[in-house]
Amino acid sequence: MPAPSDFLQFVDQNADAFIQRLAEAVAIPSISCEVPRRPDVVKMAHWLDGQLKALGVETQLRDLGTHVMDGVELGIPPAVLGRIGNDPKKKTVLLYGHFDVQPASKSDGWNTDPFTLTIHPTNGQLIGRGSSDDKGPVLGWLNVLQYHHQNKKELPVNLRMCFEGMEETGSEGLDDLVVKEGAKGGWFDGVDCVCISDNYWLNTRTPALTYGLRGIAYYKVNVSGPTRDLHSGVFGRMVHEPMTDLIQIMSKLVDTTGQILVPGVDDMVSVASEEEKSLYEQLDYSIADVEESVGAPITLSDDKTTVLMGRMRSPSLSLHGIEGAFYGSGGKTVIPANVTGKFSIRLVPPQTPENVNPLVVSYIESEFAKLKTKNKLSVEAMHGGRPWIADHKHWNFEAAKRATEAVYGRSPDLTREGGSIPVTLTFAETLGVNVLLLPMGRGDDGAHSTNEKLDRSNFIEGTKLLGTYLYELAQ
Ligand SMILES: C[C@H](N)C(=O)N[C@@H](Cc1c[nH]cn1)C(=O)O
Ligand SMILES: [Zn+2]
Ligand SMILES: [Zn+2]
Repeated sequence: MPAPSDFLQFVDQNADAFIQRLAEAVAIPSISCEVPRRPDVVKMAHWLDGQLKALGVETQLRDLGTHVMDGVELGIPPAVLGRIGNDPKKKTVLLYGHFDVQPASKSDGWNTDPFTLTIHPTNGQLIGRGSSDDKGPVLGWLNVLQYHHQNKKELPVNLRMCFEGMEETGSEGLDDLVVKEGAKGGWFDGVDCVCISDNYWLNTRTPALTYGLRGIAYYKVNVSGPTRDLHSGVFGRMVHEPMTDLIQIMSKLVDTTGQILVPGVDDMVSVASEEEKSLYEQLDYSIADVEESVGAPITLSDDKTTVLMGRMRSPSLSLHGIEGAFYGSGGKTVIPANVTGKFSIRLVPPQTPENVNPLVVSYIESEFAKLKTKNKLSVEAMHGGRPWIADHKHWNFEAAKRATEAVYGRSPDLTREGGSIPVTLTFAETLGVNVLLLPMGRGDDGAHSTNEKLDRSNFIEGTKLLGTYLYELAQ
């Protein structure tokens, strides 16, 4: 069923108001991985709940208990559940998104305040933390709801919603909620398919449907020795230095070609067949696209297929940072007493945090033993999530393909995403239904990076795409 033409007009006519609502959402710094920002994530849950209620959605805030972060016990922000429509003749679609964001501060290199949505004066880009990941897409659904509510139009499908505030910090507590609400009589009982808009096109021009995600296993490696920081002139070459030991360990995790050095991790993954390789060859992507997104000619290979396979079907290990290390300007001559290295591995089938964690922990312990240092080591597996792959020939994907052709006038790329959305596999397995990822933003949006943006056209045409997809599902 095509979307009503006045829906498309409504979206164009209300574009400025939609952007204003996005500015309100971006202004709440709902950073889930920073202890002092936790009240803002809760504030964001209430803001979203209020918006949904005002658009005629029945909602509930669900308590997800507590967890420990940085040694502090914190309340997990409530999940926002929504429900509208209960017509047995219609399909029931579950929408998922997240209202928490990654950290951001002007000092990281942002050109503007990350929590003030700034409209670029020439290209109209909507710049702000969460504009693309994932407040823009979540608000895309609100825009669709607003058309139906304001014009007293019935939705073409029944909707169930699940919005969380912990996606960027391992989706704590959400799996249990999905299992509980997926049972008979629960909030998600009767769901026919799931749609998640929380990733990005491959490039800056071709819309995409995504049928795979990498999983993640996140680690902390702590090395400690002296009881306090030391003067390097007084103690240098007298004691084992924790930072020296940690750097040795971190340098043995991955090489400069991207190969993971933890024995057994890369070997778990099968070699791609020629048929599979041809899927990547066909995608509208080039080395120039990567260079444009990252702003430098630094790809690991000059071959497009190799680079794409690195992101879509291979595991990767990235070093993220060292807590406790001196990082300020100037030349402080300190020997840090206690340092914690952080890294993560993106996982692909058949890897899971459960089968990779023991390999990582025992390798680090054995490499540390070889250093013959008197410092102390501890390795901690933090949050994790399993990889996911869906059937992209399913009617859910077919509906999204038709919607993309209707809105963008072209067929979408079929992609696997290199990032992770831990709850995706839980939805697929617990509810036993197909899950579709329908991205709104572009490959150069800078999610998790400085100057994150969402192009105005992606927000507006993306809203049309989400609405049109619901009508195509009703066919
Ligand atoms: C793809 C999604 N928008 C996303 O950014 N997911 C995060 C999830 C995560 C895991 N640990 C911290 N955040 C990601 O892939 O990094
Ligand atoms: Zn993210
Ligand atoms: Zn996201």
